[in-house]
Amino acid sequence: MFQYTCLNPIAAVGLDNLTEDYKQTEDFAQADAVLVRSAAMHDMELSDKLCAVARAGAGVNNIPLDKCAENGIVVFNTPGANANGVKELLISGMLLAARDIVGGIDWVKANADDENISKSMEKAKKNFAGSEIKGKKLGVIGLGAIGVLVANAANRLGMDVYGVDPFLSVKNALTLSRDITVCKSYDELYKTCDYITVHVPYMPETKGLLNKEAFDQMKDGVVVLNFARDLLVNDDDMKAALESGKVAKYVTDFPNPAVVKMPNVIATPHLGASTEESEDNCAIMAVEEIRDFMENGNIRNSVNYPACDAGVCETKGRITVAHKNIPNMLTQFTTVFSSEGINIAHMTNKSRGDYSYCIFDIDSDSTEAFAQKLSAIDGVLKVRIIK
Ligand SMILES: NC(=O)c1ccc[n+]([C@@H]2O[C@H](COP(=O)([O-])OP(=O)(O)OC[C@H]3O[C@@H](n4cnc5c(N)ncnc54)[C@H](O)[C@@H]3O)[C@@H](O)[C@H]2O)c1
Ligand SMILES: O=C(O)CC[C@@H](O)C(=O)O
Repeated sequence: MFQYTCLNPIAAVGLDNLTEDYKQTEDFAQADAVLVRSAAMHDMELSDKLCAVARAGAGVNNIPLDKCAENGIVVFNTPGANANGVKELLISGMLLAARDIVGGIDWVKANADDENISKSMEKAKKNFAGSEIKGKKLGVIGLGAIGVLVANAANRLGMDVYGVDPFLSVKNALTLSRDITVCKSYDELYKTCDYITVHVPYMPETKGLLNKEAFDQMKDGVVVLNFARDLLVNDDDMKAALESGKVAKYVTDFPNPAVVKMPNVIATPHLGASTEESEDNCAIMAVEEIRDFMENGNIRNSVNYPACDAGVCETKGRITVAHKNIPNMLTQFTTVFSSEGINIAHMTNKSRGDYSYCIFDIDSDSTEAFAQKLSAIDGVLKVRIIK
């Protein structure tokens, strides 16, 4: 029996895939697995019992990845599962910036009692006129799951699209329309584009990516869109750029107390992934990841441990070991196995940065005593008996 807890509402269509082997608990300390969306986990105390955290979404800046890794807790996310939801909102963000749709809607509401509204609106509408996005140049920073969808959709709407991603994956490069220009540098994109949208993860390296230096290189009157995370944009520099007109509009899904008071801001309350389809996709994928990990020890889509898949165990026992990626660990593990007279039928070991993960399929039953021997080895972070 596994216990799990949800730190945010998770779509039922995903939770329904948890079998009777899973019991929901409200007590975080009792959970073997956690399902989370945007809840802040940095200050939470992690119990020894906790094995897995699945983020039903893409961004993992609300989760202490290193602290989890150091405690042998595997953190997963759901790559691409909400990308279409964000893409659609982003396209609407460009349209809201291009034309004063919100101003027009507000005008209609304010004139709801006007008997002659059908006539008066024909005079008023000039105040809300705008431009079209067709033929304009869009710059996409970060060509991942969302960036690629945005780039291809904008291209189909007749925009001239540029992208930049120093870590562009082969899979994403192959999905990108051939009409899109992949820039070698940010500068090339900044100086060319009328609309610039950012789709990179928030990390120390990307903090304040859009700052004065970046704005200075952009065209006057550029529209900046941020549907990724607020701290990717330097607020003080954005305020100055909006006030000077360098940035004509800032469209963001991440308002904060400073941003909401700036001129020419169009803000939505973190709605990118708030669609039925995205919520369902994320929940289904997160639950699949948790189940494969809890039941088979396999790791798919982790953000702090290597991918490691040994399928379903067909031998008598399976033990997994999360450990530091340091020399001599495997020798110590196999010494323990041989001293106990246990035959390893199959072994998978994968490393990622400072951490490694092993799946041992053995020809004997796994025992607690044996797991404890492995746990006692220096550098071992968590041992689990799967079977
Ligand atoms: N508004 C929302 O509700 C919402 C929903 C989903 C995701 N997001 C945010 O969007 C981000 C991107 O999501 P995704 O699903 O496309 O993730 P992803 O991992 O598929 O793509 C991120 C891309 O950014 C690239 N990248 C990393 N650092 C970069 C840099 N310095 N410059 C340029 N490119 C860089 C990576 O190579 C990758 O291709 C998430 O991390 C999250 O913060 C927001
Ligand atoms: O869970 C959400 O509503 C937002 C998710 C989004 O910010 C993400 O990074 O995937």
